[in-house]
Amino acid sequence: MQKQPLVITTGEPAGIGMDIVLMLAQTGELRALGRPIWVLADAQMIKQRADELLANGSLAHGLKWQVMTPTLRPTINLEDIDAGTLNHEADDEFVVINVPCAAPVVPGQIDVNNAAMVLTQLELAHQLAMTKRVAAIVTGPLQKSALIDAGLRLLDGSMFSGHTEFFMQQSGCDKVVMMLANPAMKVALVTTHLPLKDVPAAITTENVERTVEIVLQDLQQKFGVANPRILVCGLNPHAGEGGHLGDEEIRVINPVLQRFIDMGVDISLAMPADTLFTKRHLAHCDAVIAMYHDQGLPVLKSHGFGDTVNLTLGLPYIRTSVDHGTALDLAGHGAASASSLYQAVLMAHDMAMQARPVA
Ligand SMILES: NC(=O)c1ccc[n+]([C@@H]2O[C@H](COP(=O)([O-])OP(=O)(O)OC[C@H]3O[C@@H](n4cnc5c(N)ncnc54)[C@H](O)[C@@H]3O)[C@@H](O)[C@H]2O)c1
Ligand SMILES: N[C@H](C(=O)O)[C@H](O)COP(=O)(O)O
Repeated sequence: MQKQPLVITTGEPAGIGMDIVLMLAQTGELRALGRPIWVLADAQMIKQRADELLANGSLAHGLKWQVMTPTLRPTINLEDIDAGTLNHEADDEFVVINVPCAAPVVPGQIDVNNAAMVLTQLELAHQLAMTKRVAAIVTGPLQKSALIDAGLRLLDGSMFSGHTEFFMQQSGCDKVVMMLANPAMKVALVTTHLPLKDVPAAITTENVERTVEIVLQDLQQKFGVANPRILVCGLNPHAGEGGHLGDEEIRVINPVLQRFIDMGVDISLAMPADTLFTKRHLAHCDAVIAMYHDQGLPVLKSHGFGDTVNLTLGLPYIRTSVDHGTALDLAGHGAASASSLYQAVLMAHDMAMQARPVA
């Protein structure tokens, strides 16, 4: 039986999303997975980007792909895609599902007129995953500011803040967890794309509790760790210094963690974040839970930017992503590494092979 497709969104068309898909396809690693790869991109623009990369020597040879052009407006017609897959030929590197841009694309230059096309990629990917037409979503980088400047919003009307929040709301989940993983460590976050000033108010009993539950469940189900060992960062310097440097640890974080400890979960109380990320501790843990984005991610990325995968835990489908942004400075030059995309694709593929239901 043929394996289900993986869908890759190329994200911001002025960024490196299309470059890294093309460069990864050239290595043959996409075809080696033995499953159809569906790439969401503007069909003309990806051809143009491939020609640019061929011209500057970044692609050694031309690549062959099929194009499907489903109806996307006023609503997405998934049946067009079902019919289109019949044309897929065995020697194609991938299938491009055409999501047209509204304006011409200049590599490195954001045009907010193309922001809606980026959002359409996410909507389409979500619908393909929810209807089980694909085994997993792998996302390329988007420019959050472009969607925000274009006035595009999440389902609940709030500002577009990232893929994580988008897929959470589209799926009707009340909470998901952003985790980034590389060979050195796995770091999950209690809060995601929030201004620093809003973080303390978001460190609530429910948020910490749900984060721990989701991390525990997905370490077991998606990573096969039977009894995970989890270390948790405090919010404040030195985990609050006994309440003298902030009291969220005493009021909120530790009471939640103590309840998990009492249930037999192998989890720490809040630890000082500055020394948690040391070899001695990391050697004996399966994941770290950090309270906010720039508490955990700089440490993780300093250990493996380019080899890290961003994944969303708690969704009803598999979603992995690159660890980097749009790198506008590199778009069209062939200087971007496709390594994180490769890791994200591999992780999605491996999780899909486990074929364990995630909801
Ligand atoms: N998955 C995502 O959609 C995602 C992830 C992170 C950032 N972003 C967004 O990307 C935009 C730009 O963010 P930023 O400038 O902070 O980060 P960035 O990752 O785009 O760039 C940071 C630095 O890393 C380099 N870099 C990035 N990817 C690279 C690659 N594949 N190979 C080689 N070098 C690479 C860039 O050239 C730059 O010097 C922002 O809008 C941000 O929100 C999106
Ligand atoms: N926080 C992510 C990172 O630093 O890599 C990035 O902004 C992407 O997040 P989403 O997957 O939610 O777009």
